[in-house]
Amino acid sequence: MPKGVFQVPPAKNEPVLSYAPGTPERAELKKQLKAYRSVEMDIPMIIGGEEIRTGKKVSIHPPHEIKHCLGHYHQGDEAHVHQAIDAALKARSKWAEMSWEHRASIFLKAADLLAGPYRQKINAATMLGQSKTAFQAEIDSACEFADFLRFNVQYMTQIYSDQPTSAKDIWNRVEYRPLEGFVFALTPFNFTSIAGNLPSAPAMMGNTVVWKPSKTAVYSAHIIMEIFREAGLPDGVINLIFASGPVVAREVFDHPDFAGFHFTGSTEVFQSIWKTIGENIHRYKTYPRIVGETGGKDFIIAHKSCNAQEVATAIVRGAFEYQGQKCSAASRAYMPASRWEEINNEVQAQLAELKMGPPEDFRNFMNAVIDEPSFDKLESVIKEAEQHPEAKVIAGGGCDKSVGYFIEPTIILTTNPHYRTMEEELFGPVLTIYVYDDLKYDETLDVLDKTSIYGLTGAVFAKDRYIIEKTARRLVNAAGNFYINDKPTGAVVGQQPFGGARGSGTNDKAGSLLNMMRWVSPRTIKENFVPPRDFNYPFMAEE
Ligand SMILES: NC(=O)c1ccc[n+]([C@@H]2O[C@H](COP(=O)([O-])OP(=O)(O)OC[C@H]3O[C@@H](n4cnc5c(N)ncnc54)[C@H](O)[C@@H]3O)[C@@H](O)[C@H]2O)c1
Ligand SMILES: N[C@@H](CCC=O)C(=O)O
Repeated sequence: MPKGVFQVPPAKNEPVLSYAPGTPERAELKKQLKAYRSVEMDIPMIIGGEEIRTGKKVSIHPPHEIKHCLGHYHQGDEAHVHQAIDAALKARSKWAEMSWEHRASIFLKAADLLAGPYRQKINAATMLGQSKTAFQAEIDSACEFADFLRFNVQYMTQIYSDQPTSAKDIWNRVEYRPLEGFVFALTPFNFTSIAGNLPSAPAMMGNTVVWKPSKTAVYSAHIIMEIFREAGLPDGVINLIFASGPVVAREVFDHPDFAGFHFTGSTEVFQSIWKTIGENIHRYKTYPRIVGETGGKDFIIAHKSCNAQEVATAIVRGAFEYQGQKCSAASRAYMPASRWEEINNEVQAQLAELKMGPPEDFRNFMNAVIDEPSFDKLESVIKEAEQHPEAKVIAGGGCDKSVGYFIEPTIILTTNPHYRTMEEELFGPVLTIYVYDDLKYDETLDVLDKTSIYGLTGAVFAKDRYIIEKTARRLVNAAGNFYINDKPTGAVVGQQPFGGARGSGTNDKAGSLLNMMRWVSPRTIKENFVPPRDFNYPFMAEE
């Protein structure tokens, strides 16, 4: 077979399209939204390349228009989980032996399909199924997903190129083998790019995967799988199943060939799964890799030297874009007393202009939250704050689920920096603000650092460079992604590798070389060109 030391095309970030009135992308997206609304999609599981229809149909509704039906998916059970594990194990050796450049080609092609002919399909599916605006869908499902695929190919080649040195007469080599078994990818509802990245990153490194998406993101998961298949991904490499989380978990974590877990979702689910894996550790043939990016209680702290308008804009975008359902969303903020009135006036002015409604109306900045349990939880937290002596709702507070799960962008002002909503992740458009005495900046940093179990994202707004330096140093473990004079959301693959520590996860940084390293098990090979033929060493010789 002809060989070469191939170089992959250098990865570049996919340009974000504007969708401004009159642009071709806007017209194309509107057409696709109409097309998806006019049919009911029938969505099968994909196991070993086969479409599996169980007849147990679960209907899919846009969170912003619950009466409309987008289609249904076929629910599986334990038997389908086994079938998916078997299919992954069957496909494993052929896929692991395929030359890396062919694996790379498949995923580079998937990125080009995504950025080209599938762009408006994946965006429209994300807008309708997960209630995202056109812009939020574009930066996630089209651009970030294509970036994950292209940059990961580059990281794969960097990993393979990392080779040891060799002494005289010796050649040392390291092979980066896929894990010995199958990988399980369990993905969240909120980012289509994450749903696509979690199964594809281990697959790119030669692993085969069982993938269970969130039940509230099946509509876009189906398109992701269509793209992988269109790109030429062989049968059985990624197996898409729809069954309840606990059912899938029971079967997967009991299996002796379970070799890796790629998770993004809540801290609670991750911690319970980690325990299960620990309890079952004696069952596995190899120590499983566990990678999990989880919750956050992300902060903005403004210093008295800040620019009020910049802080206000970061608050509105950072807390309320995608209804606050980003793990990175600003959900607690610390404002200096001397600047609070000015910042608050600017926030209120921006909120007065902000529109909420269905994503098909492009004037809307916000859409609906994902489902009824999320809506009910957020509503009860807001109601509690309205009654609580330490809290005051100073913006929004309205909740209405008659048409869709709409929650107004809500701000709670608290006198207690440890008030419930300063500590708990709510995952919705609710921001809590604590106003501190300007003279107590240092104490406020301490409180901020010790308030929540998380360590995902955070931002400081200040002009004073001594303050910026001190804040970055004092909050060194409070965030895995730290922003200076910018909102704490919107990390870009290849530019701001993303992930947090403490309760926020294993911090393996999605879309980075660190993450890709977790999906290989290196084998070191030493070859001796001149092997010794005598057991004696020179020091043993007679003087
Ligand atoms: N740190 C990050 O990079 C990052 C990114 C996106 C989302 N998140 C976090 O994800 C959460 C929101 O997403 P979500 O609501 O989809 O999370 P989730 O934890 O409810 O669900 C994640 C996945 O786990 C499955 N699941 C739920 N309960 C399970 C159980 N008991 N056993 C097995 N599987 C189970 C779900 O079906 C879904 O596929 C937030 O906490 C957010 O902060 C983190
Ligand atoms: N990477 C995204 C958040 C992903 C979590 O939901 C951001 O930086 O905003």
